[in-house]
Amino acid sequence: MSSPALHAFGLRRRFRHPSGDVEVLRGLELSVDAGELVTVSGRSGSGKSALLALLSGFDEPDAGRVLLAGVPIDGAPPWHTCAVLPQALGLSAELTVAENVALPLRLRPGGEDIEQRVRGLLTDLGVAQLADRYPGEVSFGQQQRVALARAVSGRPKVLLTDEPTAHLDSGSIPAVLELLRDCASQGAAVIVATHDDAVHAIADRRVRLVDGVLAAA
Ligand SMILES: Nc1ncnc2c1ncn2[C@@H]1O[C@H](COP(=O)(O)OP(=O)(O)OP(=O)(O)O)[C@@H](O)[C@H]1O
Repeated sequence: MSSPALHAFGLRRRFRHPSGDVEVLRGLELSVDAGELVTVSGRSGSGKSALLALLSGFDEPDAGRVLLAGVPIDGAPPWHTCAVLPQALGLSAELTVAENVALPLRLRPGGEDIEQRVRGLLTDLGVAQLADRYPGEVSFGQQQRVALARAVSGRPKVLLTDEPTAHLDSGSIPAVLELLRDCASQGAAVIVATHDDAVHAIADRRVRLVDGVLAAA
């Protein structure tokens, strides 16, 4: 039997504060198969971003493990293995919009026409006219779509996105939903932390983060 694309178990994460420690994740378990789109809900401060930081290897758990295709992660994996759209976006200010989106493809060329892939993604997300601008020259909602295009450009096996529709007007949301679904259809395991019912509506499975563990939503 093949391993799930992502399997996390026993995840614990405690943050230290002068006013007292907060244990945000308390033995959390999550398995997501290739081709599956899972949404994670939970009230503000419940730990969704903290969870994605652990799954992406940007943060380390106090206990527990994260396996990608059965292999334990050791720090942040390469983008073609696991790509992240964090809430802070993390676009490179020195690169244009198009250069940002091309970055995962240039780091690991796969025989694909890079310009065509980048143009296609930016067009699908309605930001093709911004290709030659720098991130500081476009709105935050536009940056968010650029960061999503960058996360998916290298066709990662696991895609982690944090509130991908949070700064978008209703007209821009369908293209984002379609892109997330396309990624799953093409075989990625897609995990989306969101408060947006429109995103939950396209999920194969919905889970909710409550008291540091996941339950069916
Ligand atoms: N680096 C950190 N240091 C200390 N506390 C932290 C840190 N990161 C997160 N926390 C705390 O952990 C808890 C979970 O935060 P997190 O950002 O994961 O919540 P969230 O569910 O993503 O919230 P939202 O829906 O508002 O984005 C919060 O109480 C937060 O204050």
